[in-house]
Formats: sequence, C-alpha cells, structure tokens
Amino acid sequence: MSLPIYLIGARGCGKTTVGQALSQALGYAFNDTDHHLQLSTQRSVAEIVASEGWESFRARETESLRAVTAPNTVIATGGGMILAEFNCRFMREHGQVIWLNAPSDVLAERLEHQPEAAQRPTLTGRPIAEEMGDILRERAHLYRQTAHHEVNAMQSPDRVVEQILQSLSLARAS
Ligand SMILES: Nc1ncnc2c1ncn2[C@@H]1O[C@H](COP(=O)(O)OP(=O)(O)OP(=O)(O)O)[C@@H](O)[C@H]1O
Ligand SMILES: O=C(O)C1=C[C@@H](O)[C@@H](O)[C@H](O)C1
Ligand SMILES: [Mg+2]
Repeated sequence: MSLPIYLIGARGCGKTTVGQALSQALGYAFNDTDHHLQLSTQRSVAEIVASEGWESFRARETESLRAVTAPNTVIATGGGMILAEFNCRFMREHGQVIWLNAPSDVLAERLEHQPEAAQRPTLTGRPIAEEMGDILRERAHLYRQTAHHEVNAMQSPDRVVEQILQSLSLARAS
C-alpha cells in the first residue's frame, strides 16, 4: 500500500492532465476533487458558486478532498485547495504533495485556449491574464509551503511525470 499523491497548483498547471498520466505510469487509481464534486452534486463549479457562493464551494471542496483520499491514488486537486489550512495539513499528513509550478503568462495562455468556464468561473472578475498574476502572487507561498516537492510544469506532460517520479524516487531503472 502506498500513500496518495496530491497534485496542487493554479488553474491550468496540468494537475488533471499530468495526474492521469502519472496514475497510469504507477498503476495507481486517479481521482480529481473538481470532478468528484461535480459528480456528487450533479452541478458544475460555476453552478455551485452562482447558487451558494465561494465559501460554500470551498467547504464542499474540503469534503471532496477527504472523500477521494485513498492509498495508491493520484489526486488532482482544485486550484484553490491550499486556501484552507485544514486542507494543506490534511494533504501533507496523508500523502505526498507535488506543486506543478509555471509562470502566470503560461497558465493564462493555456486557459485562454481552453477556458472551460463551467469549471473555472472567474475568481476576480478581471481578464484571465491579470487574474492569474494576482492569484499566483496571493497563493505561491501557500503552494510552496504545502508541497513536499516542486516540479516545473512548463515541460511536456510526459516530462513532468518523469520529474515527479524522480522526486518521489519512484522512477524505474530503464
Ligand atoms: N505540461 C503541459 N504542457 C502544455 N499544455 C498543458 C500541460 N499540462 C496541461 N496542459 C493544457 O492546459 C490546459 C489545462 O490543463 P489541466 O486541465 O490539466 O489543468 P488543471 O491544473 O487541472 O486546471 P484546473 O485547476 O482548472 O482543474 C489543458 O488544455 C491542457 O491540455
Ligand atoms: O483556482 C481556483 O480557485 C479554482 C480552481 C479550479 O480547479 C476549481 O476548483 C475552481 O474553479 C476554483
Ligand atoms: Mg483539473
């Protein structure tokens, strides 16, 4: 039995994309807190926020984190998971935490190509590039202090997976 691996980082850093590939490489299950929340409520992030507000979404997000936590599982977390101190402590205590870090202009460009507005309603009401700069300035220290390892998320998804495996000393000799 191995501890879960939590991927953290801002919107667009690749938690879902890389998480799926990493789970395949390890033969682990994959789960995603945004996806779990969507399935359990039958509503999108935008719908939950519109009807209940961000505070309620954040409380539901914590429940999703607890619900998806299981051994031998790669878990892609919502971009704001680190906003609650409880979540940060929970992830560090229950598994290995990896921060997928990339600069705000790279992340904003990815999101402009694939906005997925139902999953990523605006956080500030500002244009994506400005919002991403603000969000990273506010959150970078939280991602950094929560993570056991930081990986450069500007590389290809396969390369990011390799780096995570190396960080965790899970790389297979080839
Ligand atoms: N390493 C990468 N290189 C280039 N593009 C990437 C990379 N990782 C992800 N992408 C692209 O960026 C977009 C966002 O990726 P993804 O949905 O995996 O991010 P996320 O971190 O899960 O975001 P969210 O926090 O909103 O769930 C997608 O279009 C995906 O194809
Ligand atoms: O960065 C954030 O605060 C968010 C990121 C997404 O994964 C979703 O969890 C939601 O849109 C909030
Ligand atoms: Mg995701």
